[in-house]
Amino acid sequence: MAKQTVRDLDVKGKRVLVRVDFNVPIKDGKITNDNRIVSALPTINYLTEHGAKVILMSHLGKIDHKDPEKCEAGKKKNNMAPVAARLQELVSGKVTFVPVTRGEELENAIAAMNEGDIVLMQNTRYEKGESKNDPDLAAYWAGLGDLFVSDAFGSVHRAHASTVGIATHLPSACGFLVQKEIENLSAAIDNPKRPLVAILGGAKVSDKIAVIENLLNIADKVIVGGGMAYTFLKAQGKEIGTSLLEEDRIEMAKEFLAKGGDKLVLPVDSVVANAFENATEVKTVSNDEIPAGFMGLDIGPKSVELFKKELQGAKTVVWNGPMGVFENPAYANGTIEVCKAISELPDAMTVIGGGDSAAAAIQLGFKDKFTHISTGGGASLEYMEGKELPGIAIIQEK
Ligand SMILES: Nc1ncnc2c1ncn2[C@@H]1O[C@H](COP(=O)(O)OP(=O)(O)O)[C@@H](O)[C@H]1O
Ligand SMILES: O=C(OP(=O)(O)O)[C@H](O)COP(=O)(O)O
Repeated sequence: MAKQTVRDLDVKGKRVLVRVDFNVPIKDGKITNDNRIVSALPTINYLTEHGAKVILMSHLGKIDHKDPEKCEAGKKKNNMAPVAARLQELVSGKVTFVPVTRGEELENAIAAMNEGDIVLMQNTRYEKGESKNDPDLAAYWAGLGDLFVSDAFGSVHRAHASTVGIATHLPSACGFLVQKEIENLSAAIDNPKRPLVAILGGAKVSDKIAVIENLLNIADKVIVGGGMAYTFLKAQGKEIGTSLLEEDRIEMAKEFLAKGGDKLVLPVDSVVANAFENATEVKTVSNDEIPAGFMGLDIGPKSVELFKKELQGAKTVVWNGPMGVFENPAYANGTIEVCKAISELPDAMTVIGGGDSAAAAIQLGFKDKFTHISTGGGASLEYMEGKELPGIAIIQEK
């Protein structure tokens, strides 16, 4: 990579703003998977060991700023405090959590920092201007530091104030995680060993569906499961009950079905339930017979067998997005079986991308069975699509 890295910066005594991706799964105030925090440690430790004052910034979840009630609820749910507590357990220096994103409390905390100290500020999405890359916000944040480091690989596909705007004001470099991700992903995707099989799932349909167009060009098979599959099933004219659907992506799905032909593989059955949580009825049905009022929450056993068959002989596998709502054991089977099948492939380069997919693989005990577990879902897909990643593009060249 021709971009500057942290090693190219003279960080001693400097206030270094580091954009990390600490968007980790949290349930009942507890972090259920800290992979993204652990993955940022090489950069954080390097900086503290070299005498930097490290100011960490990250988003957590999504916050709706259009509706005041939803905004307040989002802030409450996505408070960064548990992340700061976990970080403190993982580093030797002092971590100060500042529960705001601007103002005197933040500025004083930074002014009081010694070399090797760490400040983690509140969720960047508490600011309405973050996701819009508001120039005033970016300039304000940049004023809090001397240098900027981009190490939030999971968010480098977002052109936000904390990932891109801020970098326009300061000398900048990529962190070790971003470097490692690019090295590993390019090893998998540039001149891949064939057959190359891509498996997509998860819930961020509108975000990720477009990548299928490019995957149909570069992969030998594209398997679609998880929440993403139902937009395709709807595009085929099937009834999908109350399953996840992105209405405005149906036309795109139709195009991909026509373009993909046999290359595009869809699930044939689903585990369906009459509610997302606390369902009173759960059953396995063919995807031709999803009853009204039921939603597909996992791929069914026939789909598992089909996907396993399609995976046989694969030499490169790229997997992004769980096959079902794996957080609930009732809907975890598809994800477990697919994860297992990929991990058992002989001599295959296997890459998982995405916060939830990585969490699933780690939770299921498959951490060491993959060639690379990427901390970025959308980001790794966009990289593999050949798209420019704004959070890396903005970083200074060497
Ligand atoms: N059929 C489905 N219906 C609703 N949500 C689903 C379904 N299948 C998977 N999911 C959800 O998708 C989420 C992960 O999606 P996504 O964010 O796209 O993946 P990643 O974080 O790996 O990139 C998980 O929380 C999972 O519960
Ligand atoms: O979890 C993330 O992306 P991913 O689900 O694609 O892996 C990143 O933290 C980006 O979050 P966002 O999709 O809310 O911008």
